[in-house]
Amino acid sequence: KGPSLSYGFYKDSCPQVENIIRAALSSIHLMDPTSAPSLLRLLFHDCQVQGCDASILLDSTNGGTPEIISSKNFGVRKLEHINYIKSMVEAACPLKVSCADILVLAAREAVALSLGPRIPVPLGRRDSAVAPSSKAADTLLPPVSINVDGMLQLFAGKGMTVEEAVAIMGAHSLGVTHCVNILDRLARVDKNMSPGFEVSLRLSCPFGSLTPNTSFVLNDPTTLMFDNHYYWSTLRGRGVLKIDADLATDPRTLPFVQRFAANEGEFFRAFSSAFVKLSSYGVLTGKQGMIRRSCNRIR
Ligand code: HEM
Ligand SMILES: [Ca+2]
Repeated sequence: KGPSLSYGFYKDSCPQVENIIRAALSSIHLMDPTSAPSLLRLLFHDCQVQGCDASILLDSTNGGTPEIISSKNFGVRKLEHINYIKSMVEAACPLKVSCADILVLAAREAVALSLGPRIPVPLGRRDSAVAPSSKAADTLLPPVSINVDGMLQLFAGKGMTVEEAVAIMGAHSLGVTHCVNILDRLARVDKNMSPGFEVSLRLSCPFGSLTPNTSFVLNDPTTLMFDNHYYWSTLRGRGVLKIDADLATDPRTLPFVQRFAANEGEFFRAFSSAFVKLSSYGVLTGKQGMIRRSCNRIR
């Protein structure tokens, strides 16, 4: 096992790295605010497979079927932003900063630019020198049908408390869900779903729709702002995914949903510590792995 992550890891080797990434992300965010949700989801999906090692960025030039091809990665976008930021970082500090750290810093800026908390994150991750297969992603990424038990287990495996698990799901305060991921829910009657919300979901995602992969619904009413609306929505029977809705019916998670809905500061605090745990999961450090020159290639 390598050394642990540290704050100020690039203090000597690339002191300007956080500023470079912040500046790059602010201009990307101005042109395309939907890049924020996608970068946050990209980080989660990277960390879920082989740890936070930028494995998700590896493309087909590395042989085999790349992780990103997995159907569980449906909707994951904006990988090109990481390659672009990497090229700026390489120009300033060649071969010093890992793609895995860039991914974490980009997700952190994405949350901050969406008016969420700006989370200090420990650095020093290394990039994987092996490409996982899309099969690994198929098994390791959570299914849309996951229940509260499964969700709590998943995040307990990363050292999170129940409070932190409920807080990290608040990432669904940002972004969209494509109809393909909720057609199953609409096929049954859910007595906990608000009738008005059900009507709006059915209008956006009609049964027998020919475009379930391109039509989508907003994850919460303020989809470009990182805020506690997600928890209000969930409490009012307006959770989009089954897991979002279930947080308000399970007695273990409901108290935290109520607390975060009532107090955004509490949500931001718990989300910040959960984010550090999420992004420190299964990392390579020290002499493990490598620093990739291009994020999409091992060589
Ligand atoms: C049990 C855990 C989770 C499940 C089952 C889940 C599932 C999903 C699904 C199905 C979508 C919609 C994708 C689409 O249709 O395009 C989605 C979107 C999203 N997820 Fe999750 N998710 C989980 C946890 C997380 C976590 C921990 C994060 C980040 C920390 C996250 C961040 C996001 C974001 C930001 C979006 C919006 C993406 C966009 O607009 O491009 N999710 N999630
Ligand atoms: Ca990974």
